[in-house]
Amino acid sequence: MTDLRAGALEALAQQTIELPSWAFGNSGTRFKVFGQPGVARDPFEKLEDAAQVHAHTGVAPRVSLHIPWDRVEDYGTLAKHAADLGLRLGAINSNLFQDDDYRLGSLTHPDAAVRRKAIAHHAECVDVMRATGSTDLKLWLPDGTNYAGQDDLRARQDRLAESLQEIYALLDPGMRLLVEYKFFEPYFYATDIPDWGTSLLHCLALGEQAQVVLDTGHHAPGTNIEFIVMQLLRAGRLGAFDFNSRNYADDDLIVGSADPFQLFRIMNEIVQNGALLDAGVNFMLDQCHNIEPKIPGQIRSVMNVQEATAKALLVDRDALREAQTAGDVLGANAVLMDAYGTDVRPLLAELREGRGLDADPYAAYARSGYQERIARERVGGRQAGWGA
Ligand SMILES: O=C[C@H](O)[C@H](O)[C@H](O)[C@H](O)CO
Ligand SMILES: [Zn+2]
Ligand SMILES: [Zn+2]
Repeated sequence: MTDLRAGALEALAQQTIELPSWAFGNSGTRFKVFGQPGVARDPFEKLEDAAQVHAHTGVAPRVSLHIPWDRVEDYGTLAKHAADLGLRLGAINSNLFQDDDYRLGSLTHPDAAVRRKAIAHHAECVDVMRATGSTDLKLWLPDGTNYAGQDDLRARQDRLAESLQEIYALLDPGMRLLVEYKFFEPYFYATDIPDWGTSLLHCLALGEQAQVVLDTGHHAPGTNIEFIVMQLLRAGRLGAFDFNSRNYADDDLIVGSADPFQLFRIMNEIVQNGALLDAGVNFMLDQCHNIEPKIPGQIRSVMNVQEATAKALLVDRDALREAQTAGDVLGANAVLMDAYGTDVRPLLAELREGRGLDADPYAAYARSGYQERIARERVGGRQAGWGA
């Protein structure tokens, strides 16, 4: 156990989790987007809030941007602001889901002019990457249909493949195109990239710089997500996670809140396959804090990923392999459940104190007075949120 513990501390000290800029803006559902006091009003304030998460957890040094939600005059200035805050700008997310022209599709649209517009949006995103030093272009394709027969499913795939080729050609060496799948929403009959297989097929057709994004909220109920993690790692095409949790659909709740055991099983496959560090997997959050305060919500999320990772790192893999080889069904399961049942909070407290941080980032942030300060100071202007 001592070796596992030491090894876990070492790995946890190198783990990084990327925060989504949009988690610091207002969000909600089609029924209501709630405002909250002190919410960031622009990308600069979103970065200041993200810096609080990194200051208290020590493992969240990157922030993903979403274009146009985070569109600014000068991305160099924004990148400098991030650096001054001890952060780096991470993946650049395109947005194909808020434009009337994309009603019947964007990269799959029957009209070539509409496809060209959607491709041009990615050229803008690549320019942003050049200005921010980002290397990941993240594409979630919202395209789909609502009624059987509405469009030719195969023709849409062929148009998609062509459009993706044009976007792929925009990348500089060292850049990646991360292709995110989702089994439904905003369309409710067929989605053009509904599952990992479709995303993988397109990535394999594109080339080495194309990788799959696995959003933990994008699967049909009952899907064994850790199996998909293993298979994408086996194919060398797991580029990133969008971590969140859900009870029903794409709820974008705090990762690990709805199903902490699932998050553990996912991180167990990551550790088992040697993909936690330096394996090209970008561990990102993709969440919306509709009713809870945003910064504490992000801190709690980062802590949940750390806890699942710590438990996965404490799995006695020699004992596991031995039991698996011996066909000892319950013995093998028990090895995993022992790790899952381990209280890793003391280990994480040791990690944080060893880095000069408070043992409990959540409590430390609450004591910091930052939440009260931004509620007091950020008056006037328009709070950031979906669409701005
Ligand atoms: O469901 C949408 C996807 O998860 C995307 O990653 C999206 O860009 C993100 O959720 C922001 O809304
Ligand atoms: Zn996502
Ligand atoms: Zn989603």
